[in-house]
Amino acid sequence: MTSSPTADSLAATAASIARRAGRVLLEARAQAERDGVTGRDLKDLGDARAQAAIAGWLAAEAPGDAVLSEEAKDSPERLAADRVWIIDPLDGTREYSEGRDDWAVHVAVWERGDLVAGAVAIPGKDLVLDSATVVGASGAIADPPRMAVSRSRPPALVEHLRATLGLEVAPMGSAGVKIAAVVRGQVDAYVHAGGQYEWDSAAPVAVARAAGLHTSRIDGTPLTYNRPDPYLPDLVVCRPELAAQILATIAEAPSFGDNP
Ligand SMILES: Nc1ncnc2c1ncn2[C@@H]1O[C@H](COP(=O)(O)O)[C@@H](OP(=O)(O)O)[C@H]1O
Ligand SMILES: [Mg+2]
Repeated sequence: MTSSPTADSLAATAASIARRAGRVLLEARAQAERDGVTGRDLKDLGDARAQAAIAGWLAAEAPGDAVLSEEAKDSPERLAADRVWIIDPLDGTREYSEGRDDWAVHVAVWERGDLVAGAVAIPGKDLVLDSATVVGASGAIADPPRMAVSRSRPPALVEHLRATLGLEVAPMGSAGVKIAAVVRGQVDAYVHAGGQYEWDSAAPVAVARAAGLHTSRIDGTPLTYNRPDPYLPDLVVCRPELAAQILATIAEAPSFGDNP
C-alpha cells in the first residue's frame, strides 16, 4: 500500500509545477514578441500553453487525482474525489499580455473538505511562494494601512472601504499577486467583490492561511472550495489585526451591486 502524500510534499509538488509553468509562460511570451503575437492571441497562447504543461505534469506526478482548472472542461467526478488540484494556469492574463510582471500561476490542493496546500508563482518577479515554506510578514501595519485592489475592475465596495477607513489603495493585476503582496507585507489587505472563481483564490488563500493571515468571504464566512459551482465572487485577505474593522465596515456598507 502506498502512503498518502503529506501536506508538505503536496506543497513542494505544487511549487515545482507552478515554477515550471512560469518558465513556459515567460518563454511563450518571449517567442510571441518575436513573432508579433499580441493582445487576445497572446492571452490565449499563454492560457493554452500553461494549461497543457500543467495537465501533463499532474497526469504524471499526481495520477488519479481530480483537477479543477480555469482552462479545462469541468467534470462532476471531482465532487466525489478525495483530492482535487485547483489550478489557474495564468492569473492576470490581461497583465501578461501587456508585458507586465503582475501575473501568476496558481496550484492548490484540496483534500476531503479543505485546502491543504498551495503555491503561487510570480515568474516576472522570479518568486514562488508555497504553503509549506512561507513566512508571513511580521512588521508593523502601515499608517494608513494599504489595500491591494484590482487595477482593471476595482469593485465599488473597495472605494467605500478606502473612503471610510482612510486606506491607501494599491492597484495591481492578478489575485495571486495581490495576496502575495499581503503575505510579503507590501500591502496590508486585499478585498475583492463582484466576481471571481475558485481557481482565482484557492492557491493564494492556501499560502495566506499558512502565513497566518485572515482569509474569508466579505460577510466573514469561510472560503470553501471544490463546490459544485466554482463561482466564488468575493474575499478578504488581510493582516489579522485589520479583519474585524474591515468586515464591520463592509457589513455596514450600502449595497453596491458587487457586494451582496
Ligand atoms: N468581476 C469579475 N468577474 C469574474 N472574474 C473576475 C472579476 N474580477 C476579477 N476577476 C478575475 O480575478 C482574477 C484577478 O483579477 P484582477 O487582476 O482584476 O484583480 C482574474 O483572473 P484571470 O486573469 O485568471 O482571468 C480576473 O478574471
Ligand atoms: Mg484567474
